[in-house]
Amino acid sequence: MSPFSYYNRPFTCHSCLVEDKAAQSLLNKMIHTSLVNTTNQVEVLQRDPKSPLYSVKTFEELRLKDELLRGVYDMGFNRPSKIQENALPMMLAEPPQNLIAQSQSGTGKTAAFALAMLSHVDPANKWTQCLCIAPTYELALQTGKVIEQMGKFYPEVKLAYAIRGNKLDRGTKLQEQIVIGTPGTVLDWCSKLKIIDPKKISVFVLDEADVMIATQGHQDQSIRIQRMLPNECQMLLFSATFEDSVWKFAERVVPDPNIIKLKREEETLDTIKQYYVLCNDKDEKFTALCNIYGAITIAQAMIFCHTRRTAGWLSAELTKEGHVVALLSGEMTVEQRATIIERFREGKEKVLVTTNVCSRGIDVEQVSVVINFDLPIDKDGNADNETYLHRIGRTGRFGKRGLAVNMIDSKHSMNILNQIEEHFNKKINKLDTDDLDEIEKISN
Ligand SMILES: Nc1ncnc2c1ncn2[C@@H]1O[C@H](COP(=O)(O)OP(=O)(O)OP(=O)(O)O)[C@@H](O)[C@H]1O
Repeated sequence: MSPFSYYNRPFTCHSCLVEDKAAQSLLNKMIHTSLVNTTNQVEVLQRDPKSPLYSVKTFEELRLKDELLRGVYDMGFNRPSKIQENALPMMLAEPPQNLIAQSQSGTGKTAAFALAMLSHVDPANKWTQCLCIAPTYELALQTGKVIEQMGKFYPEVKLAYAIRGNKLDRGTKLQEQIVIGTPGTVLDWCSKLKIIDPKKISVFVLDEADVMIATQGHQDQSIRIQRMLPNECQMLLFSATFEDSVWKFAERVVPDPNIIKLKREEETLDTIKQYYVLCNDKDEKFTALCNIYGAITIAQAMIFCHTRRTAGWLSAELTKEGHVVALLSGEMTVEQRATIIERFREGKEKVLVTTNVCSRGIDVEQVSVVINFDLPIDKDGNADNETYLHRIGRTGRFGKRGLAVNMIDSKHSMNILNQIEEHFNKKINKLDTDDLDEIEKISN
């Protein structure tokens, strides 16, 4: 069965997509084939503020087993990521310490806890010692792959997947030292089926806590699993975001935690030149777009439309004009979307046409030109300022130059533009796209 079978279901409903945090998370995992660097500092809160704070700059300092160090280097890791610098010494400390860690997707959390679990295992003991739970079947498989890859030179350590479809008889004694799975199946294996003895678990990892709590029932199941574990078991919890609800949940699962947070960099509009173009309808918007393309050299652009239909129409029109266009569309599977984003990031396509729903949560930071073919609006039809900022804003690191062009085709969209100007207290200038000289100027 394809590991992505669940997500091979086409997305048909708008709100399902918006809600589907797990899909977004999986998409991010598939896209992040290398570390996401952040310049923000890590914030560390120690349970015992008097104990020295260790951080490492090399993997050697961690005194890992040779088999694991080889695994780490074989994955192409030269040095610990920002979050790993602090999290790894804490996770590998003796006596074990509990940890709650939050940082955005792609910063090295999975690799960190995979290494911690592999380090703690005693391969001579043929029973489950480390337990990791993830919100979905696909996310569990994805994390399992990292553990397998990192443990490549340590074949004595075995991994089992506690996921639907993996049926074991009641009373079977599992010999695999590491188990990764979804809360329901893990709970069954620990309690009803007695396949795992929870009292023998020494490391418990709860991954993607923010996604976990979005799923009905997972919160209770996770807590029930945690209650079965011995007090001295090391508890580790990871999350990409940290709303109040995640925090409350984390505190219930991880007693006496150390806390590591890596803030996401704030986006700003400071280095972006913003313009608007007045049009009568979507055909005129298309002409304006072509005029812009005719006048300035655009390395890569992202174009946002309100509906899937407009996005489809626009990408077809642009293709007719000879542009190499990628379309990110709502009916695509997560796998297809990841492939398209990956190709665009590699520069294989120069224009990406998308709806907001499709591209939510995805950063394609190298894009210097953003066209709002339709302005972002919320469900009540008001300006969606947050989405506007996310589409065109830049973090400090990518703060070079940016250009954003907003297409206005009605009183309503002019109104939205005014709301955006007011919200950010930034004037958006009018651009006459019939005047080639004027367009050329904006690219200087
Ligand atoms: N120390 C490192 N050096 C180089 N690459 C790394 C390092 N740690 C992790 N990576 C790579 O960076 C990418 C992101 O890492 P990882 O999946 O661990 O991040 P994450 O924070 O768990 O993100 P997500 O929540 O999306 O899974 C992966 O491709 C991983 O192989």
